[in-house]
Amino acid sequence: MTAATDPVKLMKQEVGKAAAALVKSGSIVGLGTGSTTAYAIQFIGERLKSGELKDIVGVPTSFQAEVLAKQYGIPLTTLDAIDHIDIAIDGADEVDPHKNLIKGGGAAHTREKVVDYLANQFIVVVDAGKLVDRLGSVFPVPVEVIPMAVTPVMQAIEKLGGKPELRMGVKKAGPVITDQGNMVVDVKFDAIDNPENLEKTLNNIPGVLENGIFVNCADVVLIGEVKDNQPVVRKI
Ligand SMILES: O=C(CO)[C@H](O)[C@H](O)COP(=O)(O)O
Repeated sequence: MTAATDPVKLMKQEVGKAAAALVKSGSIVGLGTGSTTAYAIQFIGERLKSGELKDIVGVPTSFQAEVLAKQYGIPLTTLDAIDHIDIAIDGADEVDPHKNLIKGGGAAHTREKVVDYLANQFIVVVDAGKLVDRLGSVFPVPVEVIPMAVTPVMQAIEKLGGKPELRMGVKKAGPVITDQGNMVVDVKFDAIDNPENLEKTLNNIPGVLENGIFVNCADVVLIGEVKDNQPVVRKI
């Protein structure tokens, strides 16, 4: 990856670097998905290459994370071969003041949820544009659905008051297919008053594999901001 010049990319780069600096030698590291985490993976790789960091293994949350980890020389493992994850670094599409999240903009939220919840420390990396007062204000809730159940799941979601939309591919005809071979329904709700309840309610619909609401999971949120034309990182 080349050095970023536009402000949002600069914020993502800075926050990715700050997260990568938290990884200690000997750690098992959950590697998230998305453009912000991509910078963290790059900087972890650079720290490994320089010898500053030693003996780490990564657990990728997606095909994208796996490819990037290989590109930057990070050895990989699977959940079958380990009994814990020390630290996970992952992005988010929305972050509320309680550090609850909406994830799944990259259709990877199912694997991300497995890895991020398993981690002893889960670090979220976002630019300031991801902060909201209430989840669902801007971003719809991504719901991964097995293909044969898409229609009944969308009908059930409408009964809950949500507006479901099947996510379509870009530069690919037809729907987005997840790394697990499923589809994603993006659901806009007028207001999400109780994210914990909505997370459970959505997952209770037969045919739903997982949704992108993450409650009580994030330990630290690193926020990239621009102050006096300089990218800075704030922590909550
Ligand atoms: O949840 C995700 C992928 O499923 C991403 O972490 C989320 O969409 C944020 O991505 P980006 O850092 O590119 O804004």
